[in-house]
Amino acid sequence: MLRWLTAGESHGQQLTAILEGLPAGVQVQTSDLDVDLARRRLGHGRGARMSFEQDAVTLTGGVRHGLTQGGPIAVQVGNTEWPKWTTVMAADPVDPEVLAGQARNAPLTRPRPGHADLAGMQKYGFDDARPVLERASARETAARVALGAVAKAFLRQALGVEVVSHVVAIGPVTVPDGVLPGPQDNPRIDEDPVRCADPATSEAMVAEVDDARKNGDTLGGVVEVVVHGLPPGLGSHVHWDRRLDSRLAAALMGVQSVKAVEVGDGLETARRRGSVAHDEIVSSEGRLRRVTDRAGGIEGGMTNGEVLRVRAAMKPISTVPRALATVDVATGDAAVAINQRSDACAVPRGAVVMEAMVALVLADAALEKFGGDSVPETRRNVQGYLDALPYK
Ligand SMILES: Cc1cc2nc3c(=O)[nH]c(=O)nc-3n(C[C@H](O)[C@H](O)[C@H](O)COP(=O)(O)O)c2cc1C
Ligand SMILES: C=C(O[C@@H]1CC(C(=O)O)=C[C@@H](OP(=O)(O)O)[C@H]1O)C(=O)O
Repeated sequence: MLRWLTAGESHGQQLTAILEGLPAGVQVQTSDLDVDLARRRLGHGRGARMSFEQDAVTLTGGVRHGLTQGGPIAVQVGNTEWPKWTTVMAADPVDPEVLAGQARNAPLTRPRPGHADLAGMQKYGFDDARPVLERASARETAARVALGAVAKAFLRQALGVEVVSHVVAIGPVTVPDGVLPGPQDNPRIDEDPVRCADPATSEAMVAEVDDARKNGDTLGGVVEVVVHGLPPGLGSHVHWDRRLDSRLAAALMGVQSVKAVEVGDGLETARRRGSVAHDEIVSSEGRLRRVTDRAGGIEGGMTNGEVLRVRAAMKPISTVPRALATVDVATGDAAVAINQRSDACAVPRGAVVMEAMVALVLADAALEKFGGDSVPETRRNVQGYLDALPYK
């Protein structure tokens, strides 16, 4: 079983992440984590912080000389914003007089509709939204992306699996049906300002983001994660919490701002008749194949050996510059919501986070199926299983 945890606040000293259960012998080094962290910082619509903040990543456990050792993998992602926040975010008690002199410490009492502010203040009994937004913030996704890079390295080396992603909608602007990135397409997609695999749609998406920003507004959208090279049989039909689609949906819904998940053609499938909703099976060149991939590579909660496709819909950023109505909870008076610097559209960055979550879930499902304490052992187990498949 693969387990992972993250800790740390948006303006705290660092994020900390642990990944437990990976076999020994995965080749991974700091630069691999840096690549995905850099991808997560890019994308048209990002806020000011993403242009100046670097993610100072350090592998502090579980990796030696570029190879995992079988023990828990520990990662730190230092917040380069930290020097400005050392007093406000200090772990140990700070002299109240010193704190009172810190403008940054003024209580945030005008909760943003759509953010975690008000529900978090109510639940934890805070009179300030600061401790809520510090942990709700998607800064935390940097830690998940660092772990996701390790999971991707495992999937590539042990199973030959590649995880890629693309943005399929920003606001109302949507890519045409049928655009599907190949296993090596991430670098090409990364060159696009909105990580869209369709250049014509990309231009319209950029214009949509610019227009929203100009009007003091924000946008959401949809990303699709596409996984190539999966064997059939990851996940299981036998129990709800072993279904791979259920596990992927939970992982993606666990990303800040995700409000819906679709597997394959998802909602569209519900509008079709059965005769045109499924993927017919043919025998071609001695292999069983589906002629289409409407199911997105999952049937009965298991991979079916086709390309896996899963979509996540992100709501628009709730820190809207043309601030929304709220109540100042300190006075009870009508007010406008907190509005600090913020992303205008985080969908291109979100795609990299979704890749990480999918990679972690798939690495877990692969280890459950194939086990192995070292990468060669997992590889042997995968090969033995494929060789013994009763129908190929
Ligand atoms: C990559 C990424 C970046 C985000 N950036 C911002 C941001 O700059 N400002 C903001 O208000 N929300 C941002 N969000 C969304 C909030 O974190 C999220 O709406 C909030 O935590 C409340 O959770 P919920 O939307 O799931 O209800 C971002 C989300 C992601 C995935
Ligand atoms: C810091 C990151 O994203 C942040 C996510 C976020 C939110 O509310 O989710 C709000 C913003 O933080 P700040 O108000 O400090 O600028 C984003 O910059 C990051 O992704 O690394």
